[in-house]
Amino acid sequence: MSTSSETTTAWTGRVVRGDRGSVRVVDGDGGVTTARVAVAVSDPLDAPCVGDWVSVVQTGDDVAVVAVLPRRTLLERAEPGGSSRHQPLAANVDVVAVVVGLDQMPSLEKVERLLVVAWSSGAAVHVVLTKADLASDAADVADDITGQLGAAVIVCSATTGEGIPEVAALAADGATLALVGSSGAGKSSLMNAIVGDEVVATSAIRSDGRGRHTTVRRELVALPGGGWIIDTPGLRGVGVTASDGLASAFADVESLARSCRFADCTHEVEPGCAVRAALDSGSLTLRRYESWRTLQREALWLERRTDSRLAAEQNRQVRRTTREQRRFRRARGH
Ligand SMILES: Nc1nc2c(ncn2[C@@H]2O[C@H](COP(=O)(O)OP(=O)(O)OP(=O)(O)O)[C@@H](O)[C@H]2O)c(=O)[nH]1
Ligand SMILES: [Zn+2]
Repeated sequence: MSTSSETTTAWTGRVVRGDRGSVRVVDGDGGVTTARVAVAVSDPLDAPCVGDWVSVVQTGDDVAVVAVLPRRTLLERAEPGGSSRHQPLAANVDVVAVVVGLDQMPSLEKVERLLVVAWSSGAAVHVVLTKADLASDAADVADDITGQLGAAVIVCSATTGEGIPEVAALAADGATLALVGSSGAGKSSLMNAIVGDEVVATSAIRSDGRGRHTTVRRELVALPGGGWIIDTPGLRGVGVTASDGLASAFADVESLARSCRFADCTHEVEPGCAVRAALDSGSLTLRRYESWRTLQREALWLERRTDSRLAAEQNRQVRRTTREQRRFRRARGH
């Protein structure tokens, strides 16, 4: 409790770590403080998350986040396990690096899926092919990704340092760079190589080649040059959350779909279907077409689940109100 002799100060800071009920906030001088969250949130997406700029009010020992400033971008994912809820991963990200390890042959479908998540955030997107020291065909894989998925690619290795300055440059001029990718892709190693310090623990690869799930806390790190970098948790089963990300990740197919003769073309049997025509001519690969359909179905399914969750919540609200109204009427003798 504050006493009248304590002064109250208000300042703006950035969340560098989020925990349940409290956050760590860095101020303009680089000092980091733990603050309790005093913002009423009805949607988990509105709770302060890593990368958020927040208003902090400090009275004596009590430090509280009282407001989350409007977000420019938000990197989010559908909660694992097929729920329709979305989880915020990082806010105000300028560039998302989709990190893919070259220790295994990358699956274009998995990269595509991560690209949709990345593009949905509203940030710029790059694919970063890391562990180049373990692959002899890095340039071919890079060409494939640029050619087939239309994404900008940087090839690098945390071990040899190749390409690290190019990745670090994504966080130049005060920009915030977020690393996303599956577990074991090499995100933490990349982050350590950029920061030049062991800031995050890396996970050893299991003998079956799959990443082990590490539980290190993910923090936003301020770089000496003014930029910021954050390593997000390894995304295992990433759900596709928004159709606008899909539109960016598949801009080529979506633009074809817009020139189909019928506006509601299902791209299956209709005459004048520009998508099928591109498939027939070979300018669109069957692999990319099928990947687009799969992710589209998934986004649609998640949207419907979200809608039914909202409908259920509204029903509960209505039931609660009628119950209260009945009680009110009873009390008044009606
Ligand atoms: N040879 C080589 N190995 C690397 C490189 N980068 C990472 N590794 C190894 O790959 C494994 C996984 O790397 P991490 O950096 O922990 O991967 P991560 O993406 O952070 O994984 P999660 O924390 O599970 O999300 C570790 O054994 C690293 O030593 C690289 O550039 N070259
Ligand atoms: Zn069509």
